[in-house]
Amino acid sequence: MGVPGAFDLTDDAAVLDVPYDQQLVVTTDAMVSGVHFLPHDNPADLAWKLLAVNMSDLAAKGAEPLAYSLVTALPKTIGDEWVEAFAKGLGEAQRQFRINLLGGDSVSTSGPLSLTVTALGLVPCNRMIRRKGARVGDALFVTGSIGDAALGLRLVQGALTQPIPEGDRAYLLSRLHRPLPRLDLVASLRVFGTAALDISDGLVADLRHLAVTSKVRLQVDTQAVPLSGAALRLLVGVPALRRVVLTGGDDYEVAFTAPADKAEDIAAAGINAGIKVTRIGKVVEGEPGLDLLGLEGAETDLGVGGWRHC
Ligand SMILES: Nc1ncnc2c1ncn2[C@@H]1O[C@H](COP(=O)(O)OP(=O)(O)OP(=O)(O)O)[C@@H](O)[C@H]1O
Ligand SMILES: Cc1ncc(C[n+]2csc(CCOP(=O)(O)O)c2C)c(N)n1
Ligand SMILES: [Mg+2]
Ligand SMILES: [Mg+2]
Ligand SMILES: [Mg+2]
Repeated sequence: MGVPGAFDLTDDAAVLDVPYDQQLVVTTDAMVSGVHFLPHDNPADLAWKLLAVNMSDLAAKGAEPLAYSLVTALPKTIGDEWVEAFAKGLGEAQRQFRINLLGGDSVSTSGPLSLTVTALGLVPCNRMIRRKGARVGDALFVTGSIGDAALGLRLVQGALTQPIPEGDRAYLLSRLHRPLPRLDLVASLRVFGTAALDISDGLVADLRHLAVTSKVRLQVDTQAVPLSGAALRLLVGVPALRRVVLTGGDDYEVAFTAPADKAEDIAAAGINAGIKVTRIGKVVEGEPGLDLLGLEGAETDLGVGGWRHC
């Protein structure tokens, strides 16, 4: 399960070789019971999501996964069965994302269960894609479909009362519990991307992060935002759920800018990687921020448009 320099997790620390022409990319994300997941969620799903959300940050930076460290803070009520299922899920996720464990720490806590991963990735020197770098004239793209996980969370919370086909339920729940980081697009992102980030806090909130960091204005056609069949079917019945889709978060898709004249190459790269890539806007002159086009009725007031950390 560990990388070679982790010495089967029997030493005080691990050592890592970094190829001379590459740089380490470092990212950390934590998940806390009651905040990022529900206490009775499946431990194998939690393990998957914990690694996936960190891989998503690496993917958005154009980095290939290298290794990760793990900190678990477990309440005393957690039994062996939970730990075994969690470890099994972690093994499955490691194989999927081709990443190995470097080490970490295990502590007990009198508070809620908390899981933290620090993931390391590699990029060729000076090629990490930043949130900064979008230029006027670039087009704005997003991978996959937006809003599925947020709808899945509403489903788990019992907030969706309309009848939903079983297949759509299963799909929305898998998007909530088993996000698929867009690692297969990293090579193309490094070629075409001028700025990028992954969408965790919500499309609107995260696009604003990119706009502000790049000091540009993003014109976003909200009607072009890609939706899954399951999301579309829900929105036909309850149009107000479009707000949830645009701001709910937990998407773990990548939003990126690239020169508009590369749109065809980007579409081809998406097809090659088996990842849908949709153009949803462009970078325009103006104050740093967003122009959200195509909002309907009450949606014109989306507030901060996403998840607040504290
Ligand atoms: N407690 C902290 N100490 C140091 N740096 C932090 C801390 N919290 C966040 N950061 C830094 O702030 C930046 C943004 O972090 P943030 O967690 O918002 O990004 P993210 O991982 O893309 O989003 P999300 O947490 O929603 O997945 C990163 O550079 C991160 O390292
Ligand atoms: C039980 C439960 N409640 C709410 C959510 C939604 N949620 C939690 S954190 C987050 C953004 C990223 O977090 P952070 O920025 O803290 O890393 C989102 C969208 C969930 N998944 N489970
Ligand atoms: Mg984070
Ligand atoms: Mg993150
Ligand atoms: Mg991120």
